[in-house]
Amino acid sequence: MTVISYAVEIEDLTYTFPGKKEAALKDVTMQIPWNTRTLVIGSNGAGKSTLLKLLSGKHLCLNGKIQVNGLDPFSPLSMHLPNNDEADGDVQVSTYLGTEWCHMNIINRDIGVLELLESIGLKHFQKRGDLLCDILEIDLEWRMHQLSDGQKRRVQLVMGLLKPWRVLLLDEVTVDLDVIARSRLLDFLKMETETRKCSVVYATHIFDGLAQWPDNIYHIKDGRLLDKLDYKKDVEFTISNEKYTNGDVTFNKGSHISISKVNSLHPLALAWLKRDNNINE
Ligand SMILES: Nc1ncnc2c1ncn2[C@@H]1O[C@H](COP(=O)(O)OP(=O)(O)OP(=O)(O)O)[C@@H](O)[C@H]1O
Repeated sequence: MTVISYAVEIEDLTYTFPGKKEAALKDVTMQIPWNTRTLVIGSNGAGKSTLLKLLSGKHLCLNGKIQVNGLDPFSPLSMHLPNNDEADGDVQVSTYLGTEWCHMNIINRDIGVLELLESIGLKHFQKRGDLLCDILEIDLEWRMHQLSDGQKRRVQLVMGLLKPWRVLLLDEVTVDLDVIARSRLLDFLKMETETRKCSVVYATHIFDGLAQWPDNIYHIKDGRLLDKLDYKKDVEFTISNEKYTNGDVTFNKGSHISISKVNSLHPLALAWLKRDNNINE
């Protein structure tokens, strides 16, 4: 059996959209190990979505090498992994959940949540489906057209995460979630990467609740990778003192970074909403 060393391997990737002069990604090289969570950080237009879409096979890479689970994401082979030695059963190579996916038509139709989930294989992944519905507090009797945006997004996330994947490519799809749902989703993804062979790559602009989450952070600007941090080794949170105000960042020698403790409202919002929802955990 071939051993696939990395969840994702990219070498010298340059990608230019048809009709564009400037490349959206330039000389990108990265290796993402198994059982890790990677954050991709960068401003609007930096190239995060392009990177995730290339990894999911939505765009064809012509310059450079991309492998996801040891396969070219554009190859038909990478659509589905056979159920052979896998302890976790039916697994797909990658799942991409991004902006276009958020706008799927079905979520606004007059259809029951149970019917919708059964139509995409709930019975086949019943245990996983039950866990996801529990985590995201889905009522199977809900009807899609009567739900709030956040409730619709939660159902969508159950749909998107129902089938296990080797690599999850998450392109900020948590904006509509309340802090409890987002925190539980992040915990679920952490648990997944700790308990089976998989990795998560997450591009986001929302940093609340992420202090204990990533293993690696990639910083991307104008299509180039500027920084790569081994989060546990390179980043520390320090107590504020007179010299630093909350949230100050100090770039030390090498790639070591100190961040003075941040006064985030996230824990308070989480506590309030837990109280609102009678959750004692
Ligand atoms: N379909 C497309 N056709 C042509 N150019 C595109 C296309 N999609 C993105 N681009 C360009 O590629 C560059 C990178 O865009 P990308 O969507 O990857 O950025 P991003 O980092 O995900 O930004 P955001 O934080 O706003 O989502 C931008 O300059 C953008 O204008």
